[in-house]
Amino acid sequence: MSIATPVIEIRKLWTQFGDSVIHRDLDLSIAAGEIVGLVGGSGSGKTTLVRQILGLNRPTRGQVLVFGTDISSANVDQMARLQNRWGMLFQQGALFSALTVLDNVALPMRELRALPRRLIRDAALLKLQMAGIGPEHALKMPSELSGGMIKRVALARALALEPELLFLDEPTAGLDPASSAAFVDLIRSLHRDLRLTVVMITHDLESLLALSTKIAVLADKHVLAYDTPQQVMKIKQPFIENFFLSAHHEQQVG
Ligand SMILES: Nc1ncnc2c1ncn2[C@@H]1O[C@H](COP(=O)(O)OP(=O)(O)OP(=O)(O)O)[C@@H](O)[C@H]1O
Repeated sequence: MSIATPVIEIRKLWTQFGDSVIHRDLDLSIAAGEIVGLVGGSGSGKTTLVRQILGLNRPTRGQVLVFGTDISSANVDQMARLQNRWGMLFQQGALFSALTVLDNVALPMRELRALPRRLIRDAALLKLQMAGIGPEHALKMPSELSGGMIKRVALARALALEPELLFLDEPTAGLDPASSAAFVDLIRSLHRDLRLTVVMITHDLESLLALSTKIAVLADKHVLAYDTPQQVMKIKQPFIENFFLSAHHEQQVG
């Protein structure tokens, strides 16, 4: 893979469920190091698109390449290698309730069966530390944690295999403003330190503007705009104007 190869490249993608077309001729090319905010109305196909990038859903037509590998024709080995190169933070945190914090983070490493137990434990503690969770919480159960802490543990788990690509689904949903701001800071510093490429679905304007290097707007069944937040905010289109209304307002007021 050359330096110029996009981390994610989507070409002429179509998605159809029964008679309803969700994506039509959708193109998107994401370069290494970007933090891409994926926005669009409810039902515009953001989650479906991310699932297709992860190989969990198959598009009706078109191509999805991740690190230069075509997802739809990848064999089991290629898919396993790709899965080790990306991490996913699901909206609900999705921790295993019967496992401790430490075991939740250690699980992806144990599944690889390549590392000794002790090393896995130390590595999991390190990931937790990176996500702002001290060792005093390692043996707690998920039910003992606050919403913000669950997100951090889930993030530590997403980082367990040292991914180059991180997917975040509504990372700040359900967090109070202070926890949300702290989580945004955490993502920003991890992005800087680990040189991650990040794809984030979000409805939260504040974290979108604070984090995104590029915004991809999903509307009219395709990526209507893919540009810096400053450029996207200038576009005259009903969804975009409505979405950024409060940001424009704040700019005028402030
Ligand atoms: N497996 C499926 N079978 C049939 N329809 C589906 C399936 N998955 C998604 N859809 C439909 O496709 C459309 C896009 O759904 P998707 O969840 O990707 O949208 P979204 O942009 O993530 O929405 P939201 O912001 O509300 O989460 C919706 O109308 C949904 O009902």
